[in-house]
This record gives sequence, structure tokens and C-alpha cells, in this order.
Amino acid sequence: METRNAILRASLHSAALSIQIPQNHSFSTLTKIHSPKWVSLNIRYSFSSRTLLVKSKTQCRNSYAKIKCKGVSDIEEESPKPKLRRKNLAVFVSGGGSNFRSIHEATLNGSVHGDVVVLVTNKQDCGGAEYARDNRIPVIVFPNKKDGQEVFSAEDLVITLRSYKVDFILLAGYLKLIPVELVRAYPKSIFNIHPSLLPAFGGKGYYGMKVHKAVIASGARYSGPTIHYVDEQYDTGRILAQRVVPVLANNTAEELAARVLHEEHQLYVDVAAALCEERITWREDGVPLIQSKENPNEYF
Ligand SMILES: Nc1nc2c(c(=O)[nH]1)N[C@@H](CN(C=O)c1ccc(C(=O)N[C@@H](CCC(=O)O)C(=O)O)cc1)CN2
Ligand SMILES: NCC(=O)N[C@@H]1O[C@H](COP(=O)([O-])[O-])[C@@H](O)[C@H]1O
Repeated sequence: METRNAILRASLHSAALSIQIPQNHSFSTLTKIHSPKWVSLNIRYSFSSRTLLVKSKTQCRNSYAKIKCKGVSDIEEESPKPKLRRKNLAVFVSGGGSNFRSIHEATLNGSVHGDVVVLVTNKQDCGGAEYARDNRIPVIVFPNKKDGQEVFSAEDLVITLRSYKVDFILLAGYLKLIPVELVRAYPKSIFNIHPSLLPAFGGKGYYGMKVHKAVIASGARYSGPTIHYVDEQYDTGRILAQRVVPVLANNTAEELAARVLHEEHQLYVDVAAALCEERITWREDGVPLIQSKENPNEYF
């Protein structure tokens, strides 16, 4: 097939390649110049609905090289990847919302293939709620009581989140217990970030600076954020991701909090990206794993 022969003019200095391919077909190349004489070339050649991949490592004599495919085995057919639907995210906060802002910014810059469609908070004047209003993200107050009377129930919250077609719920500094109705309505779809290496320093009473003070007082040499699935109790859901932050001998709780928070921001964006790209898988023993984006054969 004529497509199997591509005459290449490799200008090894600028790594510019020109390829003579029949008209009305598209192609893309990936080149790697190993040395003045050797170049690797992957040609992705698409026509109609088929994509062919020609891989070759070729010795270039002077500045021309003729790539010949030895047979069909040189050509792999790439089935077109189904275009992933953008996912809808609900974020829950109670405070400043720096994790929420990191996630929102990542949805805007393309790092996360999703959109924050609603913010939920128990404190309608907190920093996270203010940021949401400034960015035209709807804000829901939950729990919401007036004169001790519940005016917006857990069932109301489930119905409202369904109306926004929420795929994933991300807790980011939310300090209230998520009701069982919501946990059951969104199985394996609610996540929380906690500022210690769970299961250490977690559970009722462990939030905010209380966590970091307990870590410092314990003499622990390492801390760091944990992202876990949310179940019906505080901080007991399956661990999905962690980052390690050394605890320095002279660290105050505030200094440790700042370093852990910095790691949280990147970790939550990485996890949100994996969720929206459907790169979560479950090990046989029930441990959730994240598939590497760079190398799909690797999990962490
Ligand atoms: N069903 C769940 N709900 C929530 C979880 C969870 O894992 N399952 N995680 C928390 C977040 N969190 C730790 O990561 C956490 C938040 C708050 C508390 C706590 O002790 N809160 C106090 C009240 C604090 C306040 O109102 O200011 C309390 O319940 O007495 C512990 C852990 C979010 N929800
Ligand atoms: N147990 C829950 C808990 O302590 N969560 C912690 O609250 C902070 C919220 O900061 P943010 O509002 O700037 O994202 C974060 O450090 C988060 O890990």
C-alpha cells in the first residue's frame, strides 16, 4: 500500500520532518533523534475512521531516509479512543476554600476534564462561598436550619445534586458529617481530603489545626495529605491517594499546615483529573488504584 512507504526528508538539525502522504489524509509524527545517524519515527496516519501507527527506528544516511514497512506487522491499527464526557463536580467547603480554588482553576486550564457545577457549604459567608459567588458557581447551604428547624434536608440535597447531574462530590475542608442518605446516593463517588496520613490522626475531632498540632505533639517524622472515599463515618473510607511531607524537628503546627496544604492542592487536582478521565480501578482485595496517565501500565 503506498501509505506504507513514506519518503522522509529528516533535517536532523531542526528535527523538522516532511512526509509525502497521499492527499486528503491526515497524519501526525512523533520523532526522537537518538544521534546524528539514528531517528525514531512513529507516524500516526488517519483516514476515514481508521488510524494506523507506523513505528520505525531508522538510520539516516546524510539527511534523507526512506522508511519502508517490512510488512503488516509494522502497522498497528489504533482504535479511536471514545471521547470522554466532561464530568460534573460538586465541591463541599466550610472555610477558605484553597483546595476548591485549585480544583476550579484546574477545570478552567484544562488539567481537569470537568466542571465545578455547584458549591455546598455549611457557612454561607466563608471564603469558599465568596469565591464561588464571584465565579458564578451556585452555592447551596447545607445543613440549613432556621430557628432550629431544618429547612433543607439531606433528601433535598440529593435531589438538588441530581438536578445538577453531579458525577463526583469532593469534600475540601467541609467540617460536617455527610449524611448516610448522600453517601448511599453517590456510592464510590464522594471523596475527602484530610491533612494527615490516615488512618493516623483522623476521625471525630481531627480537623484543621487540631490535626497538625496532634502530629507535632506525637513526634511523628512524616505527615501529608490523604484523599479517601467517604463512607458513613469520619475518615474511615478506602484510601485513594497520599503524599508524604517530612515533619521538621523545629516545625510549628502552622508551618507544617502550610507545607501539607501546598501538597494537598496538587494532589487533589491529580485525583480529580484521574476521576474525570476514568482512570480509577479496583484491586482484587478492594484497594482503589489510580492508572498513570503517562504510562497506562502503571498504577499508584
Ligand atoms: N460521612 C462522612 N462525612 C465527612 C467525612 C467522612 O469521612 N465521612 N470527612 C469529613 C472531613 N473531616 C476530615 O477529613 C472531618 C471533619 C470534621 C470533623 C469533626 O470532628 N467535626 C466536628 C464539628 C466541627 C464543626 O462543626 O466546626 C464534629 O463532628 O464534632 C472530623 C473530621 C467531612 N465529613
Ligand atoms: N478533617 C478535615 C480537614 O481538616 N480538612 C482540611 O481543611 C483544610 C481546608 O483548607 P481549604 O479550605 O483552604 O481547602 C485542608 O487542609 C483540609 O485538608
